[in-house]
Amino acid sequence: MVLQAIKYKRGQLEVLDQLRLPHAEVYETVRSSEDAWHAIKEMRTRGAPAIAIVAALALAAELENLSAANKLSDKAEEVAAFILEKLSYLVTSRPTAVNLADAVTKLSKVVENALSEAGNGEAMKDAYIQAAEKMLVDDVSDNEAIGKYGAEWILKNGIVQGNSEVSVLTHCNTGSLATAGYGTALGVIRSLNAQGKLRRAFCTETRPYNQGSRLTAFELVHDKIPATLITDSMASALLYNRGSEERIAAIVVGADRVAANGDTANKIGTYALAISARHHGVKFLIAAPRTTIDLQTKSGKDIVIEERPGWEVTRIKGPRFDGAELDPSIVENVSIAANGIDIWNPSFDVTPAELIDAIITEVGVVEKDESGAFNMASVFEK
Ligand SMILES: CSC[C@H]1O[C@H](OP(=O)(O)O)[C@H](O)[C@@H]1O
Repeated sequence: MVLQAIKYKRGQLEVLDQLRLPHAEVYETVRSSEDAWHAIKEMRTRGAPAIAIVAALALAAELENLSAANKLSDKAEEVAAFILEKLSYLVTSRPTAVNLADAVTKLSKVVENALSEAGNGEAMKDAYIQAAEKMLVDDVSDNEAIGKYGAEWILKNGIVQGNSEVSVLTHCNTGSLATAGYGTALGVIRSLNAQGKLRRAFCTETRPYNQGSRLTAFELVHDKIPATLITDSMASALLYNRGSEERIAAIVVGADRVAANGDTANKIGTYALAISARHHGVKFLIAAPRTTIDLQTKSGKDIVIEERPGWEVTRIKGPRFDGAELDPSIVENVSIAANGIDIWNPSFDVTPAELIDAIITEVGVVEKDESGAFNMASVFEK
């Protein structure tokens, strides 16, 4: 069975509650833009592409259900105003991943363009829903292309080259639980595995939300991919050359926002991995669809980094164990830090382009030019 973070049919959206994974697979119905905003903010659904798609489809379901209840205005301009208001609300749920803002911009343009043609509210609703549903379909095909291009690049350029199997390290969760399906960096790992070229995938636990130990490990076990979980602090020891048999050919991670110069915001801990990769001579790759590339942001210093509540650092995630429901009043109060200590909890960091060897997109791999710079605009010229 294919893992799905998002289940959608016209008028109905469900998201897999990722705060309950890996111990419970619970889908919750998202009936409105407000439901979606809270699910995204509280990270019950997460992952740069997924939050954009959930936001878009939540509004699609809301519109469809208003129409079914005869509560949708019959005036195209009134439905357009409703849609634009909801989109401007949804985009405030999380700031760093550009995919959400990118989707809002594109969907807003669809609405504005439809104004001249849509004769009534129903036509405006349909124009929006078709555009939102297309994002769901496009994301999966984009990820499969990213997987193909990324696997090709690693086999050609990774430390262990040629027909040998390769081992790869990844960070956070960039799989089916972070996208509409297949995944970005985890899509590269899936592609290597499908070709019989993957010796082993290593994933970091990715403190403090533990996307790696709770979500990526869940996906790798589900797909029966040979994989090993490590703590974030073990990554450099893993890269230290333990012999060519086990060497990590490349680190491949996702992205939340790639600036015009290639500086990349991704899950906290990514920058440290890039520094270690450079020190150990291991290739460091970003895997992301073009919806993650933000040409309006010139460099990483302009990227807003989301800071999250301190209790996410001090509390244990995943309070439910196999089959047993722990008493939340017990688990919620379990802390792994001294009471009274101040906490800093940035959800992302920025990896400078100089530490990135290549950026894998659905239209190909971006490498540096002879001046050592990434030309990210090139991916939109294909
Ligand atoms: C393909 S997911 C991209 C990106 O999103 C994740 O962030 P979060 O789990 O906070 O939504 C992580 O940074 C992934 O690399």
